[in-house]
Amino acid sequence: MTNPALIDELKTLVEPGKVLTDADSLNAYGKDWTKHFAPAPLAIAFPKSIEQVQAIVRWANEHKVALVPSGGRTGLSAAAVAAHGEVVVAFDYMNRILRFDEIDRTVVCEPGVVTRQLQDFAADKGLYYPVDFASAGSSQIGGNIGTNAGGIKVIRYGMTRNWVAGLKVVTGKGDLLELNKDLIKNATGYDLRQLFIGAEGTLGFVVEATMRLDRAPTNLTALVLGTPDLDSIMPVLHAFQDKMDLTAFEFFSDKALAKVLARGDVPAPFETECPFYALLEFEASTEERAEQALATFEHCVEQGWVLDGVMSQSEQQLQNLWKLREYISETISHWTPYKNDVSVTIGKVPAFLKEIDAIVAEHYPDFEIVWFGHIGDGNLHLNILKPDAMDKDEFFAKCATVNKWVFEIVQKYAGSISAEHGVGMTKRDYLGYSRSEAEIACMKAIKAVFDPNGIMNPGKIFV
Ligand SMILES: O=C(O)CC[C@@H](O)C(=O)O
Ligand SMILES: [Zn+2]
Repeated sequence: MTNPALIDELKTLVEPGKVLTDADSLNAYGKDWTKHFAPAPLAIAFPKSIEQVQAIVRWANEHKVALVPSGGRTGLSAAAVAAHGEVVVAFDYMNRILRFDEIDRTVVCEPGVVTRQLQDFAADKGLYYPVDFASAGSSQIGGNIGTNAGGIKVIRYGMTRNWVAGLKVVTGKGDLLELNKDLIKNATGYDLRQLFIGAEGTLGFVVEATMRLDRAPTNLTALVLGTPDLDSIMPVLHAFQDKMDLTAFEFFSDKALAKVLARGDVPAPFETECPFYALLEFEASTEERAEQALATFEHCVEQGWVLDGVMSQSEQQLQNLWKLREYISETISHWTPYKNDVSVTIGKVPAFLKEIDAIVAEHYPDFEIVWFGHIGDGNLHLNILKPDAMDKDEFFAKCATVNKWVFEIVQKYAGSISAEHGVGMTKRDYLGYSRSEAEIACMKAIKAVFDPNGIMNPGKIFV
């Protein structure tokens, strides 16, 4: 069948006007926040129901057309990029919150519900959806599930996986599966729900998700600390975790802070200049807890682990302190950075980071490395800024070598080449640094069960 005939048939499967093929839409829906791949989808389909998703999948199997799921397109691993004539299936019109159950504290969402929409819905009910990150205003629940999104509160609440009570999925064969039925306890063999979480759309589409909510935290308070060196962050983390229930423990380097402060719209936390900073958050729900935080802070200063610090005294100050961390990614995007998202067990973080710093500094002394991330989870974001004088091609050629060094060091430390951004296309050639051959063979076998014709997001995670 010719492409125009295929598209004509696709149009009959969804509502009128819900297949787009104009250049602007192909360009917008064919990519995510990674800018390395040129978008080249065949068409964009917008289903409005589970039945329409099933019809699209059956049509794709019949004609051997590849499908790419698309949510908020805020991903950083090219998992939602359509660069090879695929049909993008976008969930913008399946964006309703369908049900709320007060006793179970669950919300049934269509996949196109935006993360912030769920957070706000939870807040309206006096509850809390705790998975949070800078792109929460655009990312969608289906995409969060597909990538098992992490973010800034993982230390207390875990990843998206922890909040998925049940899923409805359409497999790559077009079958509708209802997984786990929102149960807390369910000892009936393989938990297929978990396979679809983090599968990056390679097994099928999430078409409905029951998300759990939590009680709302009270009087969230942030503390930004400056440390004399990286090693000091570890005993600080240990001291606070011993005494308090932290909701976040993030870090950033002086270079990251300098870039954010240069914007001019966020106040500096304090005057003392430090090589590294940590941002902690906790519930100061009682006087006693606030005092405990202060006492722990003073202990860290006495030990020489902390040089200076500031604690938020108002909601406004809390937001401002968070901006120091949350604005980093967007701010440094101006320098077309090389990006990496890796993890090791927490105790290994200082040695791991120093090893990467050393090898990059030795070979490319003009590269500016900006470190930040979720250090309390062992998850580091490594960004290297393109020197202004260096041509883009030369920079990215050099960064390809950096990539190899980073992944070799990750392997040496038994870490992960992707902590939270996923594998997609950007990391699929390096998967072997984190997963064994036998593991990858099992993953491929699982894909073949759910997607025997290989139509679901091919070329993502592995080839
Ligand atoms: O841009 C990055 O490298 C990280 C983005 C995001 O995961 C964050 O934690 O801010
Ligand atoms: Zn992150």
